Amino acid sequence: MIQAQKVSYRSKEVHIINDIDFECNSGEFVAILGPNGAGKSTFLSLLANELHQKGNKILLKSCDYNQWCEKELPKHKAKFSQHNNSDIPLNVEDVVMMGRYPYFDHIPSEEDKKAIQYSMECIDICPLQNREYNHLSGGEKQRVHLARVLSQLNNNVENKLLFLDEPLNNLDVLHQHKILELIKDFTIKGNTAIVVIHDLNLAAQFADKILLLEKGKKVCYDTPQKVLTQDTLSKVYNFPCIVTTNPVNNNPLIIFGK
Ligand SMILES: Nc1ncnc2c1ncn2[C@@H]1O[C@H](COP(=O)(O)OP(=O)(O)OP(=O)(O)O)[C@@H](O)[C@H]1O
Repeated sequence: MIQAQKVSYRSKEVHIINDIDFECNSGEFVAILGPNGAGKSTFLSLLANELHQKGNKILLKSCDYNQWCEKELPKHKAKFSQHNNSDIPLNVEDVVMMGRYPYFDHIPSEEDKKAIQYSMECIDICPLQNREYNHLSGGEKQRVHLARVLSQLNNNVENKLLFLDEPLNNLDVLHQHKILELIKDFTIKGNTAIVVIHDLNLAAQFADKILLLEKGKKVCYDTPQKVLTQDTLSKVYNFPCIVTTNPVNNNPLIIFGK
């Protein structure tokens, strides 16, 4: 699905990402973890082709990004960013409709209208659809943008790729789980999701694989059971923890504290 070799990123002589090899397959839910400043968002933006550095080799579905047709690419991959513009003088449904821009020139079709309706139902924002976006709470705005990226990928293309940078910010527990279940469902259908997340226990519960970064370098990339160990986590996060087994789902359960 995506293959990246020796990906690096430097800004004004500061090495932010150093020689990271990465690949993932269709149907996988990959979580990117690491402390603040580890390079998670930068690496995700590089993978999603939003940031570029000469020499990086990143293939999406075996093709270099510059081999992709510009109009076709947004139907195969979408990205949710943590820094969305919070001042958009539009109604909620108009913001969600932005996800359909790759599909129409002037007037949305019935299919576009159905696609946004379906995304708004999935994300639980139908009651907000005629509200002014600027008047929403932080968590509500976040969910509007999630509905927007979901509507972008509502098509018949197989093996789609969704990049999400901290999609759970500002969300309550119910919506955190709903969003993660939606993403899981998306991957079970053969698509791929690469998600930057801070909650290690949610990553343990939902991710198939975890990429752990520290200071712009890959620490490990493997299953949650192999990555989320007491030794690795207390070193990388520089804070003591214990890792036990979650009695509900048998996933690793991480408890930080002295
Ligand atoms: N354009 C830039 N110029 C200079 N430094 C940058 C630039 N972009 C990012 N950085 C630095 O690179 C490092 C990695 O940033 P990045 O946002 O990728 O980290 P992160 O792991 O996503 O962090 P967080 O968990 O805090 O969101 C940080 O120290 C950041 O200050």
